Amino acid sequence: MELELRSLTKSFGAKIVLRDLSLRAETGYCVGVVGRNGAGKSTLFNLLVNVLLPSSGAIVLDGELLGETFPVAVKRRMGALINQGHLVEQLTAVEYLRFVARVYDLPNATSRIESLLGHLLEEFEQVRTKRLSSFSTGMKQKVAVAACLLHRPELLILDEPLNGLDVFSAERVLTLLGSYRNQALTFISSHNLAHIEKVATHLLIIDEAEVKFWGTMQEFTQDRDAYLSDALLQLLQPTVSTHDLTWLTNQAV
Ligand SMILES: Nc1ncnc2c1ncn2[C@@H]1O[C@H](COP(=O)(O)OP(=O)(O)OP(=O)(O)O)[C@@H](O)[C@H]1O
Repeated sequence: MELELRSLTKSFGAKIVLRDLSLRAETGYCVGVVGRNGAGKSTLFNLLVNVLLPSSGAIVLDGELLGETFPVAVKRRMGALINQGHLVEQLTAVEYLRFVARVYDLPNATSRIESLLGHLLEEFEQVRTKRLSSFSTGMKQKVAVAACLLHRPELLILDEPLNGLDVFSAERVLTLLGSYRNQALTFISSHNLAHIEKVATHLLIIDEAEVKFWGTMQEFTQDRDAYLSDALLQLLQPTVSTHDLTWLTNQAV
């Protein structure tokens, strides 16, 4: 699969939230999308899954220009976790994934479901018969990740999939994504740069609606600080707050 973004721009009213984003990526790339809050990352993900329409520019998949409504055949090649995902919480994890399997016309998904849930949920056997409504935030998040992978998508779009996960769970998800990396083109965002460093082959840094860097992780780290977080801070220059907070920080005031 080859994905090309051509001068993708998105505005809300007069405000441009993503400007002139162009890139070409293919199967095997895991693109870590990073940038400060409000930079435009989720906007990009929403454009990639056809939830938002670009104001201008184009998305081209394997040479086919995707119009206003992506063809169903294209959507079937995608797996996406956007805005924390929405599960049907009256169902158990297995029932929910069976439902997802039916949506994708996957016969005999039982072994896939068992292995995904077994890998991601340490406590799978204990919660097998429990409804998702009784799951913790992190457990639900892992079920949502499993739902994205079940049909072996060729384009995997994960907006902050590690949110709410403890270090052990994050490790399980990252291991899974690392093993799957060569099968798909993945876009993943996270504010935890250690997660990005573990799984990404490429880096897309967005700041104030614009691309500040696009290239391989190696290209980014070359001649820069050894730590991705330090290198990112150097590139994006943090703004310093000048607000007086002594009422909060000084006991005597
Ligand atoms: N539906 C909308 N209407 C108007 N403005 C929007 C809308 N959605 C997003 N924005 C604006 O677009 C900008 C980019 O938002 P976006 O959610 O893409 O940022 P982000 O990089 O994902 O941030 P975060 O790291 O906080 O998740 C923000 O200024 C946001 O306020």
